[in-house]
Amino acid sequence: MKIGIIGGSFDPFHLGHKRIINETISKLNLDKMLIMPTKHNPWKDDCVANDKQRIDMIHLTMEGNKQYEISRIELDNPTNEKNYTIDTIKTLKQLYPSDELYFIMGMDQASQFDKWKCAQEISQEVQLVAFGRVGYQINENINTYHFKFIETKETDESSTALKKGKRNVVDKKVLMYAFRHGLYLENFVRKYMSKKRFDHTCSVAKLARKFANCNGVDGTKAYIAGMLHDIAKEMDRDEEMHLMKEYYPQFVLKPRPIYHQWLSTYLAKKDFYIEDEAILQAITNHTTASMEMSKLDMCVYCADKLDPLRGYDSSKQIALCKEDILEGFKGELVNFYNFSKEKNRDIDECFFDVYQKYCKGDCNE
Ligand SMILES: Nc1ncnc2c1ncn2[C@@H]1O[C@H](COP(=O)(O)OP(=O)(O)O)[C@@H](O)[C@H]1O
Repeated sequence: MKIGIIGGSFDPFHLGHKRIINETISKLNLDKMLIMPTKHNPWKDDCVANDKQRIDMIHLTMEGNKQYEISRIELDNPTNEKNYTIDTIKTLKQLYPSDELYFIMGMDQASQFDKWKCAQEISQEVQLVAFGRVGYQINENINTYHFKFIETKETDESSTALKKGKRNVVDKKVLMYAFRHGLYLENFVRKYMSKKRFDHTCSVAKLARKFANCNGVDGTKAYIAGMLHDIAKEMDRDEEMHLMKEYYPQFVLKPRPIYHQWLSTYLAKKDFYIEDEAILQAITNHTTASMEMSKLDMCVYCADKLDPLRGYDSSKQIALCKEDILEGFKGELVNFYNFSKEKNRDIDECFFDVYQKYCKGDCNE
């Protein structure tokens, strides 16, 4: 059998990977392609997605292709030492003693291949295959290590491009999966707001996750709601009014500064494919709160109010929220009430019902 192997961090697996895999299979007439997520790439920072998530994203992209298999050789390597390709190749040679092995990589790696551990030995054990990659020149390694160079239309999909907020480098199913698992959100949310608000957003998301984890609530959901809670806050005013009239006409008469709790929910669904009702509700309830606050809603509400980047000492309230989010939430309602009275600020009427229910009424759920 002719077997291809492609290793990578696949964080995430993108359309460039899919293209070079499909081209190799057809041009070299391969029977099978092993896609091998690496455990730890000595040249790269840590992965954002975990092993299962990276594999799920490979399957989502490669759906319909029957010739690929995931190889867990590197992931399951029990040592905590760095993985070197030569060791993996030796394992593969034992697993496939009488097959032809083709080891595939992009020119970014092939042009540095002389620095790999046991480069010469690798090139004798397997047939190396290289693909051109935008921004990387072909060099003498191609001849020295007997690479098969596959002529192709070079495209510049990369994991880095995705992390810079470019959406179309991955399959849409991967993007949906990633956002719904809270992956790479920072890279995209950044584009919706100023630097100051972005820093606040990240800080809220992490604090909300902490509150959630301490209170037996899903931390990933809290993180996602935190990351998306303010995405509509800097929306153009005309667009904001247009969307309010179209989707939330019942709230158009509410004060303008609270529109974003509904419009961020709208964008979370439209731009980030969030469908989880609990997450959407936490975004909707983050500014004014509501009569039906879940614990998740409370985590996001309190994290937003207590974000240390707001510049006052909120450490006591933060400690209370970690211990008991309901008590922390009640405390925040009281603080908001006292603060607004003190500053003679208008309080939206809906607040009083919430205040009454949670702070004056008998509310111990
Ligand atoms: N657009 C592309 N063109 C050619 N080769 C690519 C492309 N994207 C990735 N590769 C190759 O796929 C392998 C795995 O890449 P990986 O490290 O997971 O992704 P990336 O390099 O995009 O961060 C590497 O050998 C890399 O050179």
